[in-house]
Amino acid sequence: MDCSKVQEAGEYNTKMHPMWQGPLVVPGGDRQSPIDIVVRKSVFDSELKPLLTNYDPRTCQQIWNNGYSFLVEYDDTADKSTLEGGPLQDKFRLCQFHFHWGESNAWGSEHTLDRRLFPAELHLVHWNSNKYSLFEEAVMEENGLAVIGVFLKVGKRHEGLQKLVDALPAIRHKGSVVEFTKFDPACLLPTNTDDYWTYHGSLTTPPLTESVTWIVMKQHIEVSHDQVCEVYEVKYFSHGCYQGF
Ligand SMILES: NS(=O)(=O)/N=C1/NCCS1
Ligand SMILES: [Zn+2]
Repeated sequence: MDCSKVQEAGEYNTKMHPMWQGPLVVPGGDRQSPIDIVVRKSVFDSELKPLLTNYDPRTCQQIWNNGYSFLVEYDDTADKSTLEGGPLQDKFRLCQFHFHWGESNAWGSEHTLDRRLFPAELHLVHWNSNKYSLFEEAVMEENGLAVIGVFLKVGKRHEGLQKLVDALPAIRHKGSVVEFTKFDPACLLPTNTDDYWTYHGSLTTPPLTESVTWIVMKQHIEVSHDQVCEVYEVKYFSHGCYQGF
């Protein structure tokens, strides 16, 4: 098991994100994400434990397009789909997962690995249910959230992902939502979840709060070119209007 702590995020980052039309400097942020994970600077920490995920597919509720990405939401009114272990002292409840991707396979991930971009990145978002009662409360606290990041590469077809890919045409435009049930997000984790990098950072999209313990998997998952193309068809704008450049 190779669990490494990475260097703390820089003093502050500028965020160039097409959705926000230009740089967004978060003043005073001393743990802004995403970061470039400099592998040679990561430090092995024998105190880190294996991750323990316990996801119940029956808590899966819906999939929708929020204009930044598409996300799959889970019933987080009880400790039914949880994450603990790893760098975490508490139990964290899964509330949603989503992806970040680009317009080509050349880029898309938020974190980079020695400056290397991946075509896409999966984020599984959890909140600290030992300390807080709601996501909205936890999101404001420095130990409130835990997000698992998984890099995606284009290669062989991901059988588990196909159920989600098949649902995408129904949420192609911003604001669309459909029922989506019985999906076990554990199928999106790499086979080896013992090797990861972890650091204290922030959300990479609003509210950008510095409340996240990041757990970035060393092992990526593979999805097929056809599956990625279906993701590229998901649009950031509402039906009928196009924000051309
Ligand atoms: N991409 S991210 O997971 O760091 N950002 C989020 N913003 C609101 C819920 S998750
Ligand atoms: Zn994200």
